[in-house]
Amino acid sequence: MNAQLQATPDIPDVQSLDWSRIAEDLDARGNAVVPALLSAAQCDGLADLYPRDALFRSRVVMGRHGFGRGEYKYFAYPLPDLVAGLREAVYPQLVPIANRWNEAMGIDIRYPDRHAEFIERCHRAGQQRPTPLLLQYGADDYNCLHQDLYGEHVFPLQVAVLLSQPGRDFEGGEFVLTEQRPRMQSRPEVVSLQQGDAVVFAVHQRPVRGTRGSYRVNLRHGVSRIRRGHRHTLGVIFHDAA
Ligand SMILES: O=C(O)CCC(=O)C(=O)O
Ligand SMILES: [Fe+2]
Repeated sequence: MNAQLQATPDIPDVQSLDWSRIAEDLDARGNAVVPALLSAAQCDGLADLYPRDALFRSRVVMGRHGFGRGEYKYFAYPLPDLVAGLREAVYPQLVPIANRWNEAMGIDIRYPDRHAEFIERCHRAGQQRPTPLLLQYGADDYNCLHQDLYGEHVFPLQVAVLLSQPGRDFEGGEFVLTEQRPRMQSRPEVVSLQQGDAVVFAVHQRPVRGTRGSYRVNLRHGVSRIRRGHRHTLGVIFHDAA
């Protein structure tokens, strides 16, 4: 069987998720958990793709770049069906939130309804390399706080799916977000995930309503040290890379 088939390509019923609750959580905290977006079989199928180099355009060893410890690989086009399907199905649900956030932040960029149209915009600007990725961590690995910005065009929300089961496959390795508020200390948040859960979060900035209109907070995400075992993640970023 080829690798794509093994990744159980049935796309989850993304439209029937509770998008108003997700939007509320994103507005309140800059992140929202989507429980059980993928099945255990889908998670295992995706994690099993990691050694198949033909599916990827590049491999990054985080320690070589000061990004942390562990490694990740960016998928090549064409993406595996499940990854492509998730990217296309989730994007239109996030567009109204992204457009509303930009309006609140005084940014005049608006996003088209279909992901293919946004990708054309990226590609015309020279951002042509796919950004969905698989990450792989072992004991003592971690991912430094960062922002996945790859050029001028940025879709302001992204998704990560935990492919491993905490407690069974690994310990530690928590998904961490920080929010840097203007002239204030940063606010940390640990997002608790089970295998198959997704977290939707702000790539770079989000609006927070204050007494005199909205202000911008700057977000970063990362992963705390894996204490034991192995942890895999699927990252879905909606803009392509230069
Ligand atoms: O492994 C993780 O949970 C973090 C993944 C990540 O940095 C990303 O998807 O952009
Ligand atoms: Fe990231």
